[in-house]
Amino acid sequence: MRSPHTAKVPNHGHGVEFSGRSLETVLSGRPDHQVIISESRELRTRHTAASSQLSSAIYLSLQSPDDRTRVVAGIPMIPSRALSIPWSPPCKRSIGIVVVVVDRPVPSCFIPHLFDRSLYIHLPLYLSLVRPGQSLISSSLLLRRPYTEPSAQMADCMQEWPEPVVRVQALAQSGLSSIPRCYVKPPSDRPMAPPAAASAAELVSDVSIPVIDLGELLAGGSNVVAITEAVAAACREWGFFQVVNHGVRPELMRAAREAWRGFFRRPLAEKQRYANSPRTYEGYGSRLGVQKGAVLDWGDYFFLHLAPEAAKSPAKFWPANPGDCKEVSEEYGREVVRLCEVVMRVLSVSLGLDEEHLHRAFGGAACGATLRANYYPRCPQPDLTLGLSAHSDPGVLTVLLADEHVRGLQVRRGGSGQWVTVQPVRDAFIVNVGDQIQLDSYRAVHARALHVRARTPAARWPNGYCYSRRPTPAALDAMRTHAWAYPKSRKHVPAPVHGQFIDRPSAPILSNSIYKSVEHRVVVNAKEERISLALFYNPKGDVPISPAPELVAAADGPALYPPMTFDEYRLFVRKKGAMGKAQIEALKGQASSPEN
Ligand SMILES: O=C(O)CCC(=O)C(=O)O
Ligand SMILES: [Fe+2]
Repeated sequence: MRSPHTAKVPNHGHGVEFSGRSLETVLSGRPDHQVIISESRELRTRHTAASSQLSSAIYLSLQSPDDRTRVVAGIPMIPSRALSIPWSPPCKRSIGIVVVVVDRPVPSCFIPHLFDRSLYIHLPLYLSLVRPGQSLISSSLLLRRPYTEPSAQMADCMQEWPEPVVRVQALAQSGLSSIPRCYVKPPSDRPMAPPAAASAAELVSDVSIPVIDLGELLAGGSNVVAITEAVAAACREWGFFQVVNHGVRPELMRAAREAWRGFFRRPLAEKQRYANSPRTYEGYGSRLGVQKGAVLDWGDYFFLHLAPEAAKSPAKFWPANPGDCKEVSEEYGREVVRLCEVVMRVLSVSLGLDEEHLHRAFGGAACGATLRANYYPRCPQPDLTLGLSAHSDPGVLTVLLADEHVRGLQVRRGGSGQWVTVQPVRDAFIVNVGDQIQLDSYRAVHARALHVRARTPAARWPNGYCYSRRPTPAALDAMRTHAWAYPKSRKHVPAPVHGQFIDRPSAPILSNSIYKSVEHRVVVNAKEERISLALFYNPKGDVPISPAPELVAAADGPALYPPMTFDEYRLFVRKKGAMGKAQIEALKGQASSPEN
């Protein structure tokens, strides 16, 4: 064992110098610890092998003289994604110094998302952002304050909108004949044919998402297998479907829609009382994402947390007018959540799992639900903008109550990239699969792949995983996504956590190619305003969702998949705003790396 105060600090290969003197400065408050910063072979290999989207990473270990409080962290940096660092339990009693080497600027507000929340609780964590070529300590880049307050860190950059908020409704009502530049989409993102221009004939001939009658399923009829297969097929082929006879009373649906229509008809000054901030998004909003200079959408919204009880938006966020808005929305929320649970059961069964499997995996009774009432005013130039840019929904499922008169939702159809306008059926809900289903299926399927492949003696791939000599493209994606520098020893495989997606290695698993969240967007029109209510059914916010430890252990290698909580993912999405499927793609290590 090395003596305290010494540090073995090789140049890590990207031009970053760590001088021994500087490290002693770092350690001056902790003479009983030593820092070893070393380049990991795996990371270097990975850096070479993977795409240029991966930036630098560093391996850091911190040891106490008795060798008991050893911390090892490898940090692959992809600035555009939220990461959790696998952190072995003993570190919770030790000091942490984490060095993040980046080769592009990363806003400091991003840093909290890099780390497992437990770090803030247990560690006085010091961070440094270093660009290649810069010296670590002498340039005083080390942040000397402990990172103990992630929420405050977050608040720094999520406190206010980056530009003064303009209500789209107010703009529309001002009678302008052309839309301000900040709403004009680049040509590639514009709707080709605004729905206002579409003739009735075109509407009828639209290919449409499947419509599924849940009546018999809810009544326990004999047609359950066929209904289950219809839902599964719709999820496979479209990621979207409509449901009728879904068990939610049509009167309640109409009351909820009218309550929110009523809210948006209130005077602007009254609505402004509920103006939201990017911190929680609760309240009256007019943009998604905090990117300064972003092209905005032609729509306003009202966002609320409905469930679980503990996360419910406090009374101050609820509109006082219309007087029944809160009561109706709450009842509506409860009913739609029940419907989500039914769909989850159907999806579980369609995968050969026990019917409560998905519900349990996403947090059971503690699953979350949020409501966004979307309001799209009339638009003088609907061909230049969108009511809601292309995006996929971050949660598990979305249940949308669309406007009964005005179309606007478009769904991206499979490989063709064609946008298909949804024709809402009366009293139906539009249901779509969210990113969590895709993410979990993604992790699950690759855990399975690992399980199988680990038995093949093979080339060593970054992080020490054994794959067959030619990893499949999907396996490569998985490695880029989840190539965590877990310590190699089994004992560092994270402890089991509640909410595992797969509960046994032999369980049938979701497949990446089966259920995918699908991109959708909203087009606006010159003649009519449009309203929709989107209920997002989400996993419990803090449950790390990852494959079962048994599965990882069975692979005879280190854990491949870091847990990521929904809260972490959602924050990431909230900061970016709608950006097609780039968020989820970023998690696969495939996207370009925009600021988070
Ligand atoms: O308004 C719509 O039709 C779709 C809304 C939507 O996609 C959303 O709120 O995420
Ligand atoms: Fe959506």
